[in-house]
Amino acid sequence: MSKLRVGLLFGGRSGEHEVSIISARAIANALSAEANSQKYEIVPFYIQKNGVWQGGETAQQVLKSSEATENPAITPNLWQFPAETAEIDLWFPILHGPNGEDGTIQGLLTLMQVPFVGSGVLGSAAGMDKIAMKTAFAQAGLSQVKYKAITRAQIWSNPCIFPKLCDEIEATLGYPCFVKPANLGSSVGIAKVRSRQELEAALDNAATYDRRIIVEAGVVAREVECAVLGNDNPKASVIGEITFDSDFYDYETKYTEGKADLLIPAPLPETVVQQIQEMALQAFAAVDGAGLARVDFFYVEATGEILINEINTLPGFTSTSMYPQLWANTGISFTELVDQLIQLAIERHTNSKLEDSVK
Ligand SMILES: Nc1ncnc2c1ncn2[C@@H]1O[C@H](COP(=O)(O)OP(=O)(O)OP(=O)(O)O)[C@@H](O)[C@H]1O
Ligand SMILES: C[C@@H](N)C(=O)O
Ligand SMILES: [Mg+2]
Ligand SMILES: [Mg+2]
Repeated sequence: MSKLRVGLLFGGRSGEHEVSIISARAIANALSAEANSQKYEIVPFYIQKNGVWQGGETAQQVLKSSEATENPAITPNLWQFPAETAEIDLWFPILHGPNGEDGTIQGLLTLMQVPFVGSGVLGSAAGMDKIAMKTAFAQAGLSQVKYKAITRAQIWSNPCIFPKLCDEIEATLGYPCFVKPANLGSSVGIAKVRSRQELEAALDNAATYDRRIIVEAGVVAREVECAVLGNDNPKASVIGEITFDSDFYDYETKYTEGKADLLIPAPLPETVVQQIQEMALQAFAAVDGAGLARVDFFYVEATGEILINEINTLPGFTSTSMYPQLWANTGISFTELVDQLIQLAIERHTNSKLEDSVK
């Protein structure tokens, strides 16, 4: 039986470029495990920070070495796909953040008519943009913190409205609040602010990352996460909790071994576990997720409130990331998990062909 050629897409034009490389290495290892290596051949594609795709030896090297090597910039009009892209049977995009987790790559792969792992255009776009995702969550009746959506133009283009905007944030959300680029992950560009001066600086900084910015009321709560796996009948994993000493779960805390502890399963009453699992599945459906997602929550123990924070449609697969560990603790090993993700991609693609033929 010939092996399925799996195009592993990683790197990407995103502030989460380095995280993607580490996630891709873990996926490549799982695909190389004995049970999978009989079925799948890995064909890596590294997307440089400037957006240029590299296949062949360069991609292999980035995947193997600990350094992300940048080839010299190629002028956009000379930009082309490596020839091996034409021979891919199935794509495994393990790209985090904009230009990878947000529906852009998913649109390209949909047009190529080749199956791919994860959500489609809508699920990826709605799951990436924190403003769009919160609108979908509200519509689904999921509780969340108070927030305000802002555009870069409100911060940069009109100095007269900026003080009023800050007044409004102070009056409606108060301090501490969290300023975030709407389309990013791994806490890149996020600031916890406690004063007017910090608020102004954080808004200015977030606007360097994204046109769309969100400010959220800060909540004091336990942080818990749930993994989702499946297409139209997805299942939810056990719940994991993250504890740390830092001010919040920032980039350094997330990716430095020993800075955060992951408690799996989280020590929670069974009723709370069930509510979180139910909410995770509702969130997945609300954005039209497919394949996989990790849903992040705040649990306010004193009141019993469960607030949804966000969904990640291409969650991290690094050694400190929750998604694979949640499934391992639910009974699905990493090796099995990547196999199931590929099978789900094939199932979704087959169903979409069915829809095309009905039309
Ligand atoms: N409203 C809030 N109240 C309290 N803490 C918050 C709030 N929003 C974010 N945080 C803190 O910031 C962290 C990162 O927030 P969030 O999950 O929204 O960012 P992200 O960049 O999408 O992260 P990732 O995709 O890596 O999970 C949270 O895990 C939490 O520690
Ligand atoms: C990769 C990072 N955005 C995560 O959610 O794990
Ligand atoms: Mg996120
Ligand atoms: Mg998060």
